[in-house]
Amino acid sequence: MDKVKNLLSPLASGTINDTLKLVVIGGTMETARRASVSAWNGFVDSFFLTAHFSQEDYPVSGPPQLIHWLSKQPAWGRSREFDITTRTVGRNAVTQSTTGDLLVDDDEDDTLVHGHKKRKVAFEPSPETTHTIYYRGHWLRITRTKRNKDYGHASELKISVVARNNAILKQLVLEAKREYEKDAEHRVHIYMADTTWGCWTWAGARQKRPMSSIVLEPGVKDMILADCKDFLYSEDWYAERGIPFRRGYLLHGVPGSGKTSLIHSIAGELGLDIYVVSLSAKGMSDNKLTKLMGRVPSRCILLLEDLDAAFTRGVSRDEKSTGAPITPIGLMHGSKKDPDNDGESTLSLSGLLNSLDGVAAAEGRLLFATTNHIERLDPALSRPGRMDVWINFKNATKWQAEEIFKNFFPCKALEPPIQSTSQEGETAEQKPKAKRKACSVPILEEAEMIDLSKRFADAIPEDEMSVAALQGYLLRNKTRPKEAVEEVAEWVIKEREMREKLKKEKEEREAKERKELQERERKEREEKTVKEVCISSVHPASSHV
Ligand SMILES: Nc1ncnc2c1ncn2[C@@H]1O[C@H](COP(=O)(O)OP(=O)(O)OP(=O)(O)O)[C@@H](O)[C@H]1O
Repeated sequence: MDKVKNLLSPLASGTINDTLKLVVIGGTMETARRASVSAWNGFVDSFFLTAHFSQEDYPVSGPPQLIHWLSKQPAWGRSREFDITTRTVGRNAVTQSTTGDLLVDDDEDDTLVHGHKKRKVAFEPSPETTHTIYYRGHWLRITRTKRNKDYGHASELKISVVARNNAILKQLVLEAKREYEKDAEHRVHIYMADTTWGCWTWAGARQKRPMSSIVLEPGVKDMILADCKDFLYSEDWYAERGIPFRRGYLLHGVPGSGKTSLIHSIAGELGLDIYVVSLSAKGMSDNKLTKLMGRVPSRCILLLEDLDAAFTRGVSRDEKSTGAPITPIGLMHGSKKDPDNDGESTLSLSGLLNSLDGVAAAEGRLLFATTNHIERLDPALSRPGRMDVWINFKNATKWQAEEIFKNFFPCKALEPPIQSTSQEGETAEQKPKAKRKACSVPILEEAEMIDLSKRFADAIPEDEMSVAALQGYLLRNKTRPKEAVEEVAEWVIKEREMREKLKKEKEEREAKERKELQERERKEREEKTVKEVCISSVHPASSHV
């Protein structure tokens, strides 16, 4: 009994009583505080209008437009929590001066620092934090959430405002869209298919490439550009005739002949964004592709790159398909699996065709598909209605070689091709001059240019070198136009030797692979025969059944 008393005695003492009281009072106060805070938040929230922008809306009014807009707001620069990125979100990114102040950097500085061109530093809203900025007489509360696969949603931007109606939010979205489009006057925005989410991810914006820098046989560029423009203006015409408002272009031919470059130029010329899909990407499936196609905005370029690679590597062809793609040796051995992606692309040809022109497919888009091997394509894929215009890209002609040379070196009289990209307020001469200064390229006289470009073209064999190869040679000689002409014949010989060597190596490799395959098949046949012999000797009657 004494022992129990001894145990309970400290509880009865005044110190413990006081401590307990303090704990109870403290706990009650904290609970009351939390309850009041949450009640206050609930009360305040009831006055807020809130708009949610999910990643799924990227192409239309989603975060890139808003983040681009936010990054330009002076109030945003004063925000106390932000992510810093060197990915340019717009031409006028918000940047930090040497004194630490945030400022808008409009400067296209070409100076190199440690071999790198100076990069703009952009300030973006930190995720999972609420930021407050003042906009047209209203306080906006802005929160960006991160992607969360577990909860099945991608990144999201939430904007709340105290207002009687949603006019202010509408105004903000329109302003952000306008600013973004203004930025797009100088750049082409690229979106990549995200096969994890089945949505489009903004992959950055590229400086527009002038059409004049693409050297194709006369008339080709004008034809394709006119066709694209005509299509974009013909919505009513298509609707009146009940024809799906879509147009497909198949650019096929040798590698490095300008297919991708032409598409980027057309996008710049027509002010369209590019949506790129790699059909053989890991995780690609019929459903994902259909979902992606349904989320393509109406006016854009949809680019399916290396269409043939999808057939031979990623796309599993269903029984109904009619084409006969060439299967690479390594994949012929009874397996449909792609060694590069563990066979995780489960896209079928019928899935691809349905997503291109099924009910969910977007109208008004220009579909561009590129391939180096047109003979591998399924006829169903390249038929008119899916691919309406076919353009064959060949190795460089002499005429192309001459034009590439002229485009490459500055000339006093000839107009420099980069002029058409000149930005606002920039005189026609400024930009080329800056570039000449940066790499000290001699300026050729007109007569000299004509003579050199002709001699250069004479040394280039017709339809043998790709334009990319010529560009590579000229790049190595970008400050030595005369030497480039004098040494070109020698380069052609070396290129031929190199190609001959690569071809021989490839043939040897293929012959070895073929031999290995034949050997494997012979062994399998032998094993099969042995097994059959064994079975028939164990169960002699089974062979007569
Ligand atoms: N016709 C051309 N006019 C101007 N530049 C060209 C042309 N063809 C190729 N080039 C240059 O060569 C490089 C590769 O071109 P591009 O990627 O457009 O070729 P491609 O045909 O799409 O090649 P691939 O089939 O291998 O994807 C680019 O840097 C581009 O500037």
